[in-house]
Parts: sequence; structure tokens; C-alpha cells
Amino acid sequence: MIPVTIPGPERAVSTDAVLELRGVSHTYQVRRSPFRKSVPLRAVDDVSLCVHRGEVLGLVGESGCGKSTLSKILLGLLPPSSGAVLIDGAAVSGAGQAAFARRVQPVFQDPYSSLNPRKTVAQIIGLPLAVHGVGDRAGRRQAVTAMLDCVGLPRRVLDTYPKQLSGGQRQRVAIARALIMRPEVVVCDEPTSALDVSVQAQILNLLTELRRELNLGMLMISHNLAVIEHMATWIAVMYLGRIVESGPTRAIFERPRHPYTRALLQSVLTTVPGHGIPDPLPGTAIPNPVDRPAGCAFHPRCPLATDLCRTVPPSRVADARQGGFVECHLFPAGEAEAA
Ligand SMILES: Nc1ncnc2c1ncn2[C@@H]1O[C@H](COP(=O)(O)OP(=O)(O)OP(=O)(O)O)[C@@H](O)[C@H]1O
Repeated sequence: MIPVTIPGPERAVSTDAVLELRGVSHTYQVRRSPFRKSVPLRAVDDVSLCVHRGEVLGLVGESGCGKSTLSKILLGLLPPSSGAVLIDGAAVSGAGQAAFARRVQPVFQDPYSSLNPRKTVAQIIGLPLAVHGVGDRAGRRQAVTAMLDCVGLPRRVLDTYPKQLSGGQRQRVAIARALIMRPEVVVCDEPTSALDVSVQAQILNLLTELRRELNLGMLMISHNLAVIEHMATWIAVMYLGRIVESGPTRAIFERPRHPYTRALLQSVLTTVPGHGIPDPLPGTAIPNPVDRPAGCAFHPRCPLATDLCRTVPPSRVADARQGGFVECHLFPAGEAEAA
């Protein structure tokens, strides 16, 4: 593995980086009322990140910070307004989009609504093969049967319907459907939050085993920081569309640099497991992304904000001691290197 440094603030990537965003932004046009002109809402703002083969990138942040928009861009479901999506170093656009979609697959939060109730398990898992014209009927059934073994489901479920399965079994079906095209990256958006606590660990363990066996890259979005700590190799912390801190999981949990990351982690100490991220800074509202605060977007909620924070947007600085980067004026210059 030859380390290759790429321009920008993101981690020094190695040649096993499979999926990459470079300076990606996405702006929605929203109307505040039917009588007013639409205004831009920048849901994702200049995000650069890498998903590596065999590694899990954890994405955390409060509701509305832009995680779903980012995952749609990574899945090729939403074109970025600006910036580039690269797979194996090549920018994805136009005709490459279909091949890209095959290589990056989603596992959604809710296995109750993400599976078609009128299709059998065999039809659900085999659908991507049929859509892409892979193999004949018998070959597809064989591939589906092999995939059932992979995700720990008995073969007798092949001709059953989702309603006949438990929540954990349905999520295994959803994972099998995601993997049937042999993707290189799986985007898991809250993959266990709709499941009973008793089966959550089983699904996470299954994802870990599959990641190792298939050398999969994963993006794991979760409100549950314990899940992220357990699963992720690297973490990106998102606030109002920007990645404000990024680094190796252990370093982020042991030595968070950004005041927002610290608040997020502290709020978890007071939460009930499985109930998501509570307000990390009680009494302070998340600003409306249509009216982004001047300077650092976090300053209205930051207990340490200075005049500089209120007026000048912080630049990203590489964290020389633990890798990754931080976007905060308060990050000590002695620990940083300009990115
Ligand atoms: N289709 C859309 N049109 C207009 N605005 C949108 C659209 N989708 C999302 N937004 C806005 O973009 C911002 C980011 O939303 P997004 O759903 O990506 O965040 P999120 O972190 O995934 O939130 P959650 O955890 O609640 O799903 C929010 O302010 C949201 O209201």
C-alpha cells in the first residue's frame, strides 16, 4: 500500500481509496412560503472525504446537518451542485453513472419499508441481477441462494414474503440485496436503528464479517455514537453541511478537538442507548441553513466563541498529532499544520 497525499484537507489517502468526494457541495432551492421567491439552502458545503476498501467511515452529526444528502450523492442518486465524485480515482459522470451505481449500494434504515411486501425474498434479492441482465433465471436463483448463506439466512426463506420474517431477518435480506451485485462500497444509513436492541449487535457483527471477507468499504451513518465507535475506522463530524472535524476513531473519541465534537460526545454520556443524539447544547437552536451564521457557523452555539469566530470562517487545519483535520479558530496552532 503506497501512501499518496492528495491536495486538500482530507486524510492522506492510500491507493486503496475506492470512493472519494472532492470539494462536493449541494444546494437545494427552497421556498419559505408559496408567495416568496425560492432561496438557496446549502445542505452540503465543500465536503471532501474518502471511503477505503476494507474500512468503515463513520459520519455523525445532528438531524438536518446534511448526512442524507451526502449519502445520496455517494450513491449517485443526487448530482452534486459542484465538486467531484471519484471512484478508483476516476471522476464519475454521464455514462459512467450506471456502472458507478452498481459499485456503491445502500442499506437503508428501515427493513420494514425498504422491502417490497409483494415480492418473495428470492425476487427481492435477485432484482438487481434481473435489472442489470446478469445471468439467466436459474443462475440468478443460484446466486441468491449463495447470498442467503453469506448473510446467515436459511434457504427455506427463499420463497417467503417480508412480512413472514423478523426485523433482523428482513435487514439480512436488505444486506443480501445490497451485496448481490458485488459492490465495493456499501452506504449504511442507520442500519440498526429500526431494529430491536437484541438483534442490533447481530446485524453489526454481520456487517463487520462481510466487510472483512469481501474487503468492502463502508460509510456508516448513525445517530448512535456507540455504533460508530464500535464500527468505524475513521470519523467525519458534520455540522450545517460541513465536515468540521475528521480523524481516526480512537483519536476523535479520546481527544476531540472541535467544541461541537466535544459537545456531541458529552451528550452521549447522558443519553439512553439507541435513542439517538440528544441536543448536544441544550437551549441553543441549530441555525437555519438558509441563514447561515457569518464567520464560523457553529459560533452561536459555541461556549468558547470569540469575535474572530463571529466574523471570519475558520479554515481547515491538518491535525499533525493525530491525523485528520479540524475547522476551528480555537484549535491550537502549535498542534496544527496548515492543510
Ligand atoms: N429535497 C429537499 N429540498 C429542500 N431541502 C432539503 C431537501 N432535502 C433535505 N433538505 C434540507 O437540507 C438540509 C439537510 O438535510 P438532510 O436530510 O440531508 O440532513 P440529515 O442530516 O440527513 O437529517 P436527518 O438525520 O434528519 O435525516 C436540511 O435543512 C433539510 O431541510
